[in-house]
Amino acid sequence: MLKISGLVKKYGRFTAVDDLNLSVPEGEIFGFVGPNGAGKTTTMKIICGLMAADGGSVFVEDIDVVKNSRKAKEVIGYMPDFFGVYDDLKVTEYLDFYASIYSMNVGERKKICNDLLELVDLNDKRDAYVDSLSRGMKQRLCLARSLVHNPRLLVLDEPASGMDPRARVEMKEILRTLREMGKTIVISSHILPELSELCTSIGIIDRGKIVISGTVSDIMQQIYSKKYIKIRLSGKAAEAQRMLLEFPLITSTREGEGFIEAGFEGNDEDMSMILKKLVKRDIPVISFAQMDGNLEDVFMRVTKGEEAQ
Ligand SMILES: Nc1ncnc2c1ncn2[C@@H]1O[C@H](COP(=O)(O)OP(=O)(O)OP(=O)(O)O)[C@@H](O)[C@H]1O
Repeated sequence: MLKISGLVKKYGRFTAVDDLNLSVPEGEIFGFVGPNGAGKTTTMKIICGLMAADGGSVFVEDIDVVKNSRKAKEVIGYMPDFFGVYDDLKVTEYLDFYASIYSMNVGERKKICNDLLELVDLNDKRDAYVDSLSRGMKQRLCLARSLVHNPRLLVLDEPASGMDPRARVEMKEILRTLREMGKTIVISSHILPELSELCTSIGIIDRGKIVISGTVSDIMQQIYSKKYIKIRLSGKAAEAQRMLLEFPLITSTREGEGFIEAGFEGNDEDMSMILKKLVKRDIPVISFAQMDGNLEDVFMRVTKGEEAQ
């Protein structure tokens, strides 16, 4: 559905998107995750034909977005990361205005607006002024706006930013419904847990490059092809680290707050032997377990960005 190859975007001498490659099959909810300033918005604007690239190609289905952005816009729905101000417009007027851009007749516009308000659960707010809506409602209205022309690919830039937990859950439910309706969705966030349970696949972007991508389990496997043991301790961390490194099966150690993480190349029996020896030497072990790993850990390992909440 979406194929990006060698994408480059520069702002002056600063390279915001740096030879980025990405492929999103039809029907996926693809999570585009990265710290602030990683290049998500820039990439999304280029996908939607709203910004020119300095190199590379973007295809949506068989449409070359770089050469034919007009045609691409017919199949893409874009939700920006800001809403704007709409004084004196009611919810239905707002949606109708966007529908009118797509040269539909009054009857078609009315039907699509009703269907969309139903979908994003804003039926009871149809006569409210847009500026009086809560942030979560505005975001849902903005999502509805991106759907007026029934696009097959949805590109959503941080659709849940600034929402409270309930509003986030509601947004996720709507996105799942849209997937069931056959839409392919690309959604960005700098908050990983928000995406990991919703998305079918994920790409982590850092400094303009995709550092890792695939299904959540693929990513875990790539990162955790090496095993790690997490040892929580109530003291003697330095001694424990020294001791661990005496075992040839321990390949590395890293000290965190109240724990040590050790790279390990053995089996269950080896693990049990190491634990026994630690305890025998009076290392105060609270827990000792192979790490399951979660996406948050992966994110912290592969990005070096300024911020990763
Ligand atoms: N118009 C611009 N002029 C100059 N630099 C820009 C411009 N737009 C973005 N940048 C820079 O390009 C980099 C990527 O920005 P972008 O907005 O694409 O990142 P992002 O991943 O969406 O970040 P965030 O999560 O903070 O929205 C940042 O360093 C940003 O400061």
